[in-house]
Amino acid sequence: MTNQVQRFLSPAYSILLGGLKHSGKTSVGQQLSSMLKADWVDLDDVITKTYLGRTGDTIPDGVFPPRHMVSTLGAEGFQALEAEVLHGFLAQKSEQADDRMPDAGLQLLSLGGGTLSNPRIHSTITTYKPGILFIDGDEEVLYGRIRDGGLPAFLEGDDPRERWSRIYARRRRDARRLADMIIEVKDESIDDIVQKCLITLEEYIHGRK
Ligand SMILES: Nc1ncnc2c1ncn2[C@@H]1O[C@H](COP(=O)(O)OP(=O)(O)OP(=O)(O)O)[C@@H](O)[C@H]1O
Ligand SMILES: O=C(O)C1=C[C@@H](O)[C@@H](O)[C@H](O)C1
Ligand SMILES: [Mg+2]
Repeated sequence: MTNQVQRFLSPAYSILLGGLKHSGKTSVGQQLSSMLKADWVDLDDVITKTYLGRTGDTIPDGVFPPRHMVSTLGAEGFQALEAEVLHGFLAQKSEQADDRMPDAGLQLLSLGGGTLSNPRIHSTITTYKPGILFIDGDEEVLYGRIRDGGLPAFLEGDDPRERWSRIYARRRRDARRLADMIIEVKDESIDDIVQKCLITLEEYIHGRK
């Protein structure tokens, strides 16, 4: 734990909020940041801005921007852009950071559903050592939300439920390996998850586990 706290207090001082698709990374991050008075951004939004600025493309009405980018760039192209944007973001935060106090300048970044399984982010994590909090959602609950919201490209085809089962197991394993903090969630509300995050972060910062 001491090592983790030291890492947490390094100048970059960023917390990455990970989780599988529809685990609540965006909703939780937004709420958590206002309670912590922390800066907050959503990685999917930063990727979208970068993509639009570079390509001059537009996102069709009603389409989730990452879904559009995966369709134009391909899954590999999206992952490359995701890793590049995450690296640029943490590099910039690291440059901006001087000797911050532990309770000042906290930066919260909600990741995409596939970010922690993107192998291209590994060197960035090793370089900037952000704290990684993983919202470990339930397979069935997440699938229900994803199905109701419209299946993403990676679940299209025969037997999406079975595909999800395999992707869920792989992504969950990858994320748990990288995570410094893990919050296990079944069907709790966003408010309840935010409360769990607050307690876990506090323990992490103060090394009180
Ligand atoms: N704990 C929850 N209880 C009920 N609904 C939830 C919960 N968490 C997320 N949702 C719903 O799931 C959908 C996705 O939420 P959100 O965008 O916060 O998740 P995400 O993890 O950022 O998703 P993505 O991986 O697509 O970026 C929204 O419709 C949201 O209301
Ligand atoms: O689960 C996923 O693979 C993804 C989730 C979104 O947040 C986006 O980052 C993108 O659509 C990939
Ligand atoms: Mg999101």
